Amino acid sequence: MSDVDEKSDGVSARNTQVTPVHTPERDVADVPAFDQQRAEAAVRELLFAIGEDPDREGLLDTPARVARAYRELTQGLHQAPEDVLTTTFDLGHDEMVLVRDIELWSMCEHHLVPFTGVAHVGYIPAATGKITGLSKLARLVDVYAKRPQVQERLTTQVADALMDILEARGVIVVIEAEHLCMTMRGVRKAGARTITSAVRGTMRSNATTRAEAMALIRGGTR
Ligand SMILES: Nc1nc2c(ncn2[C@@H]2O[C@H](COP(=O)(O)OP(=O)(O)OP(=O)(O)O)[C@@H](O)[C@H]2O)c(=O)[nH]1
Ligand SMILES: [Zn+2]
Repeated sequence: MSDVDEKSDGVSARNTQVTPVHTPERDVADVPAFDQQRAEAAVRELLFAIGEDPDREGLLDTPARVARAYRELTQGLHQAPEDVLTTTFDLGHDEMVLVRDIELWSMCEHHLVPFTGVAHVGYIPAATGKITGLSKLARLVDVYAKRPQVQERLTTQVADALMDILEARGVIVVIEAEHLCMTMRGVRKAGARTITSAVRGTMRSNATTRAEAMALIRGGTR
């Protein structure tokens, strides 16, 4: 498993095009504000394109509704990890902290349909014992999930943010998700789950620590 994140360092979206997993993050300040009017116009246009009549009664409010929904589903574009990893404590606790089964809803950037599953996020705090609130780990997942994404990038972004901001000694992030673009269309394979992992620092270099984390993720304590 130690090389899983290495293997996933490039995603081929088209034969001729490689989308790097580590797409440079834009500074939140450089991301344009959500344009409700533009989004509504685009949804109205899409309705025309599929042969619908956006002026029929049932669809009158749909462009505005869909635009609002997309605003919510992409709000992570306007958040930086520093915005959520705000509360840190120096508890002197320098052993592993792991939150398992964090519910995850994201949106595949290829088809703009959801992928959903769970994220398991663990870290070994800095020697100083700098830790964050448990809910902040779930919030961090959302920052990166609520935007057009691929699962591999989501996984590495969460891991890298924890390493950088908490100065963690080690991090493990495992995401298990079902992609609706594989379920409701295309290849139509319901139930196929994609598992990605990113391991950093001592979690990568120390096989025993990594094995302990994996046992906890698999539910070894229950
Ligand atoms: N690696 C990776 N691939 C993804 C993710 N989400 C969706 N995909 C894949 O992205 C690929 C896009 O392939 P294309 O051939 O360009 O698109 P398509 O014709 O709609 O492909 P099909 O889904 O096979 O019908 C598909 O194979 C999807 O399964 C993701 O998070 N990670
Ligand atoms: Zn997709």
